[in-house]
Amino acid sequence: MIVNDQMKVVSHEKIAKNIFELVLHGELVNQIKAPGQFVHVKVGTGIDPLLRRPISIAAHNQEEQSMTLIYRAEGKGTKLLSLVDIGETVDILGPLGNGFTVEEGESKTALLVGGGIGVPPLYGLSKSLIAKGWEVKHILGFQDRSVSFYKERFEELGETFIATVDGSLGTKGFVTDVIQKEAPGFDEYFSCGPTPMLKALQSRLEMKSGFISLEERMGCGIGACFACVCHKQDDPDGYSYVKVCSDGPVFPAGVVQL
Ligand SMILES: Cc1cc2nc3c(=O)[nH]c(=O)nc-3n(C[C@H](O)[C@H](O)[C@H](O)COP(=O)(O)OP(=O)(O)OC[C@H]3O[C@@H](n4cnc5c(N)ncnc54)[C@H](O)[C@@H]3O)c2cc1C
Ligand code: FES
Repeated sequence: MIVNDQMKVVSHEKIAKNIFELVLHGELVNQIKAPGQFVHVKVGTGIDPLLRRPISIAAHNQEEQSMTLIYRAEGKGTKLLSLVDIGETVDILGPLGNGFTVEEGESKTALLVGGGIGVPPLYGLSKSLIAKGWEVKHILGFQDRSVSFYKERFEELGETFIATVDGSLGTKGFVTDVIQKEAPGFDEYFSCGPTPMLKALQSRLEMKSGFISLEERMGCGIGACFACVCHKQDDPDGYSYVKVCSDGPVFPAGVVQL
């Protein structure tokens, strides 16, 4: 069920350049069904900015009713969010969308590939996969070392490779360069990040089964406004589309035109 909760800020820390980790407490957490779901965050107190900001749930703890969001303070809304203090409340709508399906994975290996602000939902996903018996490997891509985060957290869960565009951390280049160089063995892949990264990954891993999570611009977040529509791969007449907010944001690889 989607709820609107005034969630209390438990902690709020800068963890890399312009990257913040926000831990919130509230009953909304009881409704979270799957890793990869997101919430719609109201930033500021008045009507400006009008639109909520979609942010993935990076992790949650149902017993403690807490959830972690990791976001980049970039534009007007996320910069406003970065000013929120411990003890204050944030207006959150969610959980929204369909997350990653996590099946039993005894003796199977998952490759999790994240780019930039697409990395956060993979942290909760990795934990859920491990709980279902999967071995996990991670490839995380960042612009450079200064904006990288959660390297050690992912390393605690499984083998972790980093790629940075300028080579200041890990392999110089993109996540696809790591795949080519390290050739990690795996059964299925799970990915979230910018569209060009997802496109390159999908084409390189064409023969593998996988899931991708899209970060399309959104309006309502609940399937009512059509702001987040994407065409399906198989779309002969131009009318076959999905709404990323309510049909996704997670889709099997190959379903959506990137
Ligand atoms: C399903 C989903 C999950 C996401 N998860 C995360 C996350 O975990 N961490 C994180 O840092 N970011 C995440 N994003 C991207 C995040 O929503 C945008 O970075 C953010 O909305 C930008 O807002 P702003 O106030 O900084 O920028 P502004 O320029 O002020 O935003 C103006 C408008 O454009 C939209 N917008 C701008 N950039 C994006 C973008 N890249 N994607 C979608 N909408 C955008 C804003 O929501 C807003 O409506 C996610 C996006 C989606 C769709
Ligand atoms: S954001 Fe309104 S339909 Fe998806």
